[in-house]
Amino acid sequence: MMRLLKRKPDRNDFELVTFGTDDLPPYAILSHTWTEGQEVTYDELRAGVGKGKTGYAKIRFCGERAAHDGLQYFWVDTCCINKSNRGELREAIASMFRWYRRAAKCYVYLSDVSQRRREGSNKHTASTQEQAFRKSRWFTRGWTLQELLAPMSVEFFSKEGSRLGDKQHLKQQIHEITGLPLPVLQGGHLYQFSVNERMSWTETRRTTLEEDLAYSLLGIFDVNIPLHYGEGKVNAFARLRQEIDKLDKCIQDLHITNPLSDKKRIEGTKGGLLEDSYRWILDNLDFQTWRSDQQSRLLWVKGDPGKGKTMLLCGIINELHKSIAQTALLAYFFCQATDLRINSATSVLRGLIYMLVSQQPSLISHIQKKYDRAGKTVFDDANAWVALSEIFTDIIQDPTLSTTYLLIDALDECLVDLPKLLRFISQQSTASSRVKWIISSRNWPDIEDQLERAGHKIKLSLELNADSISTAVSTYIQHKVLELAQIKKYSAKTQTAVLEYLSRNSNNTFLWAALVCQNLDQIRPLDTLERLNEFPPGLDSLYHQMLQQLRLSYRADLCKCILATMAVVYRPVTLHELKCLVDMPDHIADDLESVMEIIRLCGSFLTVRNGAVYFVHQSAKDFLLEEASDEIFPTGLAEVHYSIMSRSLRTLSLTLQRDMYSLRALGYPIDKVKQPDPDPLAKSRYACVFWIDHLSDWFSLSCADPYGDLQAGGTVEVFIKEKYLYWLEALSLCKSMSEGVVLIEKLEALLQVRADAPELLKLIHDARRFILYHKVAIENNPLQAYASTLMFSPTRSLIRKLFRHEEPTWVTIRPAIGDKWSACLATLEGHSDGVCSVAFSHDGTRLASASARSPSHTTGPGSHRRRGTGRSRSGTPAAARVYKRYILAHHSL
Ligand SMILES: Nc1ncnc2c1ncn2[C@@H]1O[C@H](COP(=O)(O)OP(=O)(O)OP(=O)(O)O)[C@@H](O)[C@H]1O
Repeated sequence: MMRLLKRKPDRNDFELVTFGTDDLPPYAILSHTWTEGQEVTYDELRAGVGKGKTGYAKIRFCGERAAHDGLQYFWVDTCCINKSNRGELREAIASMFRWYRRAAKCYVYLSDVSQRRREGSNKHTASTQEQAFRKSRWFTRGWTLQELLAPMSVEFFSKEGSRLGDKQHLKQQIHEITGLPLPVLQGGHLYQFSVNERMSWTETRRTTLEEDLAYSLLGIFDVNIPLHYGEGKVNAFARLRQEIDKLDKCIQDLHITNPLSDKKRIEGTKGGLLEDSYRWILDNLDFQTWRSDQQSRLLWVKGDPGKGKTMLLCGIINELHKSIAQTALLAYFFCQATDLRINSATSVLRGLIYMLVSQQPSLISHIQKKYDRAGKTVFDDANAWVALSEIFTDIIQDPTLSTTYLLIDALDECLVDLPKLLRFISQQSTASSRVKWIISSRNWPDIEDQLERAGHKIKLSLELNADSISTAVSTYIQHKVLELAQIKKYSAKTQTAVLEYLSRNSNNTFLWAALVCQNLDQIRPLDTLERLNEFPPGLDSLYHQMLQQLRLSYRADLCKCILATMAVVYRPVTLHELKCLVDMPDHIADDLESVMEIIRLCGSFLTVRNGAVYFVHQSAKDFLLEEASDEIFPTGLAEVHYSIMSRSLRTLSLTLQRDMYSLRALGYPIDKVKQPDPDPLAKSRYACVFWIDHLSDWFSLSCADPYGDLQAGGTVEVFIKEKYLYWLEALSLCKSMSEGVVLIEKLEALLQVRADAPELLKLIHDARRFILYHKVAIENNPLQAYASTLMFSPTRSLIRKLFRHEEPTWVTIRPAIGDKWSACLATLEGHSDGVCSVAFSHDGTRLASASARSPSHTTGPGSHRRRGTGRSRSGTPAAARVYKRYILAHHSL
């Protein structure tokens, strides 16, 4: 609810009109400092009294100014809030920032800056007026900080109502007066400034009530705390800080990737974004309809590989960013098949929610209930999709959400649960008229079928916009050729020939042109003309040619080995990791520059950015896996998985040891751990998290274990026996304990099916019980892997016996622990009320439990939540949850 002022028809009086948040008309808002006893209150305005107060002149000024700007309504804090109603006052303080943000105009009335005196006397020059402006009390008050920052349009007026300028034009003076950074005065998003920086903005400001200094920051941090006047400034700031820290922790846990950084990285790896090659979209009719028509909610950009979809979306993001400033929210996500972190439906939702919450932290309220109960697992356990889609749906329905733009690039690269995601987008894109979507993908019939169901959508096919794309590609080629000509010092003849060749053969495909330019960069100018024809039209033909070049290299075998490894790893690897995964001569592996050199020899298939190796494009990887697989994987894909697995184990065996980060204290918390430089785990991070996945893929692709790795005395047994606890510590340092649980389960399942090694199976089974039981302790304090875990494990635990030498010797009285693991494998949490019903599914793989009250989240591993599938005894709907493949009691030990 917001109460606005409106001039009565006789123009000398005002009336108050109440509006709901959703139907607010455009309005102006006043910012000023209060004068004791001179402000017009809510009751006075309603009674039509107080017209002789100076505060009334301010109301009149604001009304006239609003009318001058074509605004019928305006808001003044003195009389639009009924302060005698404490509930309303609380609500108003919580909404104040948003009200200023939504105002079409904010008028700052400076009662201590006068113009009249200057006009009446020659002594008052412009500089004295500027001095008065600089000294104005308005800049020293606490609440006026948000009144300066929240609105888009802030105009300053003198006591007489003369306009002095606006925030944009006066930014340099305001910066000097307040110390506020220029970017924030130019509309930069508040979340881009650190907590401490934002806190420092109030250092020179004052409020009448000391607690208000903290409360006036609620909007700046977009958090809410109950107002306790009388608690004192220190307590108010402490509570504010606590709330901010809580919010920060939740956002940190939500973080899986920062799409903002992904965008910068993608633009960088693709050679920088060229504005002239995407601006055609701004004149495109489909795009314009999507932007302007309220009913058009979903724009689907589709096109073949390398047609420029990703870069186009980067450009659209930039343009939206410029035009919406802070009036709307903008969240995006770039799916990348080559990176496990960002190729699933849950990571897309996580990334979008992360961006939305970072921009409007109050949206965290939709996460908080689930998060408070289950912590980080809410975002990454087996129920993550259910939880995240519920959170997302709630966010989209939030009444405080302004216009929101959501962009998802490369849906075809979402490898996990794409159908779920498409269904979700189809539903959600019709759910709110305030939310607009852009998605992009290749021309895949499956995606087309799924999106058919979405209403209010527009398809934008790059192939059907051939003219625009052709011009955009031409511009791109001209730019690239000019760049090449300057670097390589081409003659005019060569430059023209290159330009002509690229223009004739690109077939409107950016990527083809980009790759040829990259290759030309490696060729001497002298040879360029003769060798131009080596680059055939068509992407696949070009890749064949690049492979042909690579065959001629002295290091062809090593290059192929690197390409094979890169094609099967589950995420891009760093140079440090790569040299441990690939068998290369020591003199190369020991020198990062040499490794880079070898990567350069891999044609233009790979690129290196910030120390990590990437495929230049998904189509390059597809080519190696499909067209060139016989050559790149001569002994089959399985062998590459095997090689990565065995090299990973070798690296881990050499690098893992107790206390790799020199934490010393057994209780050292993971939140305080800082990665040392150099990082002892730099080369083994990938190996740590993925060796079992490669082992598993090796087995699923081949039918035997010819090397005996999974047999008694094989590499796996040796590793577990010698390094298990160090591996757990490393998993904790890599923040991957949850993955560790899944990995060890995977290993046990593999052994049950594929190996004939009962003793090894017992060991792995024990290792699984160990990690399940102690996961939380090790996850929070890495060195607990050697303390509580060992002491609180059963005396006959195989892991405990193997690592007895690591137990703390100073504990003289040890807890009495049984000799076997207890029947309780793990505790499933989540119900908020007593569980009244439990049932196994017929095939014994699922367990359903129900309670009378709705659970907010399930934490059990492999659990899956469904709503309303049961009834409580009283006949009212019960909350039920289903635990998948979960065994509660275990009797084999
Ligand atoms: N506006 C642009 N500015 C600079 N480079 C561009 C631009 N558009 C395309 N390119 C170049 O073309 C290449 C291919 O573009 P992009 O990756 O956007 O294609 P895509 O359609 O997303 O491909 P795919 O769907 O196969 O992933 C980029 O790597 C880049 O080198």
